[in-house]
Order: sequence, then C-alpha cells, then structure tokens
Amino acid sequence: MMLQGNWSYPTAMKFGAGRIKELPDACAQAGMKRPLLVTDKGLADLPITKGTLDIMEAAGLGRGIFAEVDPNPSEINLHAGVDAYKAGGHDGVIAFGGGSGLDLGKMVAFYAGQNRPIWDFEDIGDWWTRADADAIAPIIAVPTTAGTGSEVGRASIITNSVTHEKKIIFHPKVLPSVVIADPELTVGMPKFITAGTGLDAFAHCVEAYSSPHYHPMSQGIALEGMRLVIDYLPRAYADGTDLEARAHMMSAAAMGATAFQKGLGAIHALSHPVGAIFNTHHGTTNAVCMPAVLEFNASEITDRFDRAADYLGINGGFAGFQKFVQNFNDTFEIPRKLSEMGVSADQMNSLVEGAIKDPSCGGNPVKLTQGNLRALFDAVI
Ligand SMILES: NC(=O)c1ccc[n+]([C@@H]2O[C@H](COP(=O)([O-])OP(=O)(O)OC[C@H]3O[C@@H](n4cnc5c(N)ncnc54)[C@H](O)[C@@H]3O)[C@@H](O)[C@H]2O)c1
Ligand SMILES: [Fe+2]
Repeated sequence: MMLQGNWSYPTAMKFGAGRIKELPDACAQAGMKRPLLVTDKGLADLPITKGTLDIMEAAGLGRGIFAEVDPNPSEINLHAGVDAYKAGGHDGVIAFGGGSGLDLGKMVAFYAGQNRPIWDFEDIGDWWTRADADAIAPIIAVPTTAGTGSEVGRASIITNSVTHEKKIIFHPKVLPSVVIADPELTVGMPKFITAGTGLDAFAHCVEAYSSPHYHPMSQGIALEGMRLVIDYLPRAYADGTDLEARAHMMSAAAMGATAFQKGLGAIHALSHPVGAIFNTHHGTTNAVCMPAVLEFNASEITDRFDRAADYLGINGGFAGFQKFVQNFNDTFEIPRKLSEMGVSADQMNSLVEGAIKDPSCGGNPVKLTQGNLRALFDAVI
C-alpha cells in the first residue's frame, strides 16, 4: 500500500517516504530563502541531518545549522539559538528532530522577534496575546521520531533551568506552516527511543480519549491513533526498517497531538516534573505512569474504555485494556517503576508542586490534588 499524501489537518503536511527531498519546495511555500536548521546534538552528525543540509545547499538555501539543543531543552538553548539565528541573518527555521529539536526550533522562530522574558508567554489564559505576532518567523517542521507530534502543535515545552520546571509556551503562530513527515528519517532511531516515543503518542491518545472535555472529533482521532500504535509499534520495534510500520507510527504521532486539543491528564502532569528534575526520557516516563493513572481514573473512564476495547479488538473491556497496557509496556522492556530510571522519592515535594501546577491537570477526569498526586508518585516511583 502507498502511504503518501498532502494533508492540511491541522496544517499542511507532505507525508510519505522520501519526501525530505521536497524541502526546497517547502521553504518556498513558507517564504524562506536562508533558513536555519535547528536540531539536537545527537542528530547533528547523523547521515539524515547531513543529507538534509545537502538538499538545502543544492537548492541555494545555505547549510545554516544550530545543534546546541539538549534533551528536555531549556531557555539556555533557546537564547543560544536566537543568537545564532540573528547572527546568521536567517529568515525562517527548519525545526528538525524529535520533540526536543522540534520544540526548540519552533521557539527560536517565535522568540527571535520578542522583547519580553520567554516565561511571559506561558500557556496561561491569554498571555500569548502579549507577543508581537508579526515578528514570528516562518517554521517548517521535520520530525525524526514518531511520538511527540510537536510538528502539528502550537506549543513548545521548555525546561526552566533555574526552577527545574517544564513550561508550555504557546502561540497560534508557533504551528509550523509546513510539515515534512518522511518515515525514512525515523529508521535509524535506537530501539528504546522507538518504544519511548511511540508510547508517548499512545499516551497522548489515551489521555485525550480520557479527558472529560467535549470534542468528538478529537475523540475519534484519539481512538484510531491508539489502534495504529497497537498495530504498528511492535512491528517498528522489531524491525526498524519496516517503512510501513514507521509511516503508520508517524501518523499516530501527529494524530495524538491533534487529539490532545481535548486535553492531557495525570500521566503528563506526573511526567513533566519528573523530566524537568531527573532529565528522563519523556515518552518512557509516561509509559511507566500509565497503568497507575488508568487505575486511578477508573471510576470516570470505564464506560468509554469498554467501547474502545471493543474497537481495538481487546477482550474484557476496560479491565482487559488495563492488562493489555501492562503487557504492551513489558513487550518494549519499559521499566515497571521510575526508580529504575534514576528517579527518587527524595524530591517528592518538588515533584508534587510541579505536577499540581502543570496545565495537564485540567484535562484529567478525576480531580487532582496534592494528596492524590503524592499517592500516584508513590505508586509509580
Ligand atoms: N510540543 C509538544 O507538544 C510535546 C509533546 C510531547 C513531548 N514534548 C517534548 O519533546 C521532548 C521529547 O522528544 P522525543 O521523545 O522525540 O525525544 P528527543 O527529541 O529528546 O530525542 C531523543 C533522542 O533520540 C535521538 N534521535 C531523534 N531522532 C533520531 C533518529 N531518527 N535517529 C537516531 N536518533 C534519533 C536524539 O538525538 C535524542 O538523543 C521532550 O522535551 C518533551 O517535553 C513536546
Ligand atoms: Fe507527551
């Protein structure tokens, strides 16, 4: 089957194997003549990045690159990126990478023309209206993992390096104007990143589907997104070169992020402070937290997961889905506890404080309090 298409849901996506070669068209579409490719340190030397710079250079777009992006990127990375953007006289950003490269690239384009502290644009109320929207540079997103869906999102997650908090920075114009979703770029992902990122997409779908907010379109997307992860993540994990599986995972990632317009929940509320304090991989952290959160939310989500289990071909309704999730994690050698990833309860107060302030709390079907968050951390650490 030919997995290829031109989509605009929720933004223009050039989807399909080999389509990275259309990057010059994407730059023309976005109005860029001198783009800066922003990516993380790990990707900087890989052939997919060099190949992309070659495509840019051959089209007369230069080979501008900024690669000083850490996992769970911080405002330090952002300020360095903005300096590189200004020094190079760039007119747009190619955000290239997993969530870290994508999020930071989007922020460089956003922040290069702003004068207020970055934290003034946190996703609180209408704070985004403080930004000078005309000064936001165009963004092309090129995902190289299949998980965060940041390529179709209007926000980035930036870690405050002083307070060790993950902050969501939001502006509608941070939505990339063009996405190149080329599954060939994801083929070289190490196994544990394939698993962790794929399970992040799964967490986005599960939390969106669990959220009590009314958004039937997101609900439908979340359900089909879960199906794609269940059917194709095991294949992508077993054989990284299985392009059909890689393509479906790339769709699932974009679908998860599209669906979470409906809201995220306790999985992400727990995972954000853990990532900010212990620098753990985001999707893997979510996967460890999922079984405990499903159990915690049981009273509010059983009916809807009974329906989901039917659709997904899982026997036993919600209880069957819970068992399935634990087995699914085991398939990918996801730890049962966060302590196996270096997380310790010594930082409990900071974890609870970070979680209760996280905007993801608002989408959880059971109200989150300091007390029940502490109990959830106890269960997952
Ligand atoms: N904006 C959003 O909506 C959103 C949603 C979820 C998560 N996030 C953020 O995204 C970040 C996590 O992103 P991620 O899970 O994609 O991981 P990542 O971007 O941190 O990448 C993980 C590792 O994989 C490597 N890598 C990436 N692509 C590769 C490839 N094709 N081949 C070989 N190696 C590759 C990277 O170099 C890095 O070492 C976190 O900061 C998280 O907070 C953002
Ligand atoms: Fe996530």
